Amino acid sequence: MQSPNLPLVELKNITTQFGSQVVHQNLNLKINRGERLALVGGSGSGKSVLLSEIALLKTPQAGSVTLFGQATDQLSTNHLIQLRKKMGIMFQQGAMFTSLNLLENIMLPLREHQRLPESFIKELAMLKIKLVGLAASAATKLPQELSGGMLKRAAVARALALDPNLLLLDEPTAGLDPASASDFDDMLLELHATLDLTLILVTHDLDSLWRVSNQVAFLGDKQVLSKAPMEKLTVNSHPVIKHYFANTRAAGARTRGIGVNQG
Ligand SMILES: Nc1ncnc2c1ncn2[C@@H]1O[C@H](COP(=O)(O)OP(=O)(O)OP(=O)(O)O)[C@@H](O)[C@H]1O
Repeated sequence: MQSPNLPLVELKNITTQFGSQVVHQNLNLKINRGERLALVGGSGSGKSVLLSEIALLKTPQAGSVTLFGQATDQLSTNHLIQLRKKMGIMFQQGAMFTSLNLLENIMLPLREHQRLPESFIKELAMLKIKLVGLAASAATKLPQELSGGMLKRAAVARALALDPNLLLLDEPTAGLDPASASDFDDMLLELHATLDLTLILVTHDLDSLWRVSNQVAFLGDKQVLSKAPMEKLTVNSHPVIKHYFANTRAAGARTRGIGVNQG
């Protein structure tokens, strides 16, 4: 059992490189249990790549990734599989099997990782569908028969299949209309509150930043330039951060008073 005082995720001196392109250099970040952390920064600053490294889908060229108090570079494959099961991941594309209906998509990881009777697995999968606010009738639909908003929720339901402690989301509200994006944000807050989750989300959506996150890690110059709540980050004088937030969309979200969840 991990000590409650240790960070849930600790990235130390991470260097990420593609050929001669250095994306992260000696990057450090700690994420505590229960945080709703957003990763932000300009296009190409390496947010999605960092999310993949936290998800153990990509290994950085240098540095260490410690998850749930365990340094991942020293772990056996079996231990890594156990750690991965504690993380739910929602990718930008949803990554659902198009030949399987929603229920079957959610049952798949349960079948793979849990030795449970089929009827119980089905019951658990239906519970996840309900948790993300989808009607039971969505269960028998193929991914391509779901609306954009439903598909995003479906992807979260699947990410929650194995009851993860950590939920990683890559631009979850991208492509949604403002009302659906706002409903999605509400769902995330509810899941966070009811399931004892830690959230890490990559987002460009300023409304989500104000509403969902309570900490924001700003990526720039190959590093985390600042980790702070939005109120503090948006008045940070670092030129890269200032430039990012000095646009009308940021100001719009601020003047609309979105940001009731900064606790
Ligand atoms: N598999 C890869 N091979 C080569 N280069 C890559 C690969 N994956 C990412 N990159 C490069 O690494 C950099 C960071 O990519 P990443 O997708 O993490 O950026 P991002 O901050 O999430 O950007 P955006 O906000 O535009 O989605 C980019 O320059 C990208 O082209």
